Amino acid sequence: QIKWKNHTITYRIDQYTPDLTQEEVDTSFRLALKIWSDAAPLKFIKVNHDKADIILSFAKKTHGDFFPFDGPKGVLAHAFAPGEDMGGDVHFDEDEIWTMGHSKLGYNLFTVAAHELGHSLGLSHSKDPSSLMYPNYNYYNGAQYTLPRDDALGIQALYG
Ligand SMILES: CC(C)C[C@H](C(=O)NO)C(=O)N[C@@H](CC(=O)O)C(=O)NCc1ccccc1
Ligand SMILES: [Ca+2]
Ligand SMILES: [Zn+2]
Ligand SMILES: [Zn+2]
Repeated sequence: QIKWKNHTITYRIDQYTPDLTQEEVDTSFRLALKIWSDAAPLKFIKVNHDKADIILSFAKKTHGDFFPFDGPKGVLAHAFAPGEDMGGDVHFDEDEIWTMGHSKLGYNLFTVAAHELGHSLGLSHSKDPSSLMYPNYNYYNGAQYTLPRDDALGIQALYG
């Protein structure tokens, strides 16, 4: 399917990263989800053990799907389009350094999660260099971030 039929979407965090506290990871993901639910009629519910639409986890190299990670740099994360089973799931490359703020050294977890969740909701990459769904990483400060126009139009086309 190209989008979630139900606008109330559940998510579960299966594996955390040692780079950040659980609280920091939960906050990064909550902020990243809020970016999207502020732009379209979507509701995200965190579940701990039950079945969830979107499962978020950190993994290294070969990790149970046909898209093994590549060590530090390069691919940072990937997400599956809406659907059953792995549909909507997001995997973050544990070989990256995941950060909360803006550090030259690592990658900001909020920023990457916001991009990946765009894929989990059904968006593909955008050609607009100012968009969140542009293929290349740019740091965005989660506390002051508003979704660029191109992405807002994209999510509204699917769920508006
Ligand atoms: C072909 C896919 C699997 C590449 C992968 C991606 O786009 N995942 O959604 C990825 O990790 N892309 C890198 C590209 C790069 O290293 O520049 C990236 O930074 N993705 C995360 C991202 C992209 C745009 C904005 C924020 C975060
Ligand atoms: Ca990598
Ligand atoms: Zn994967
Ligand atoms: Zn992407």
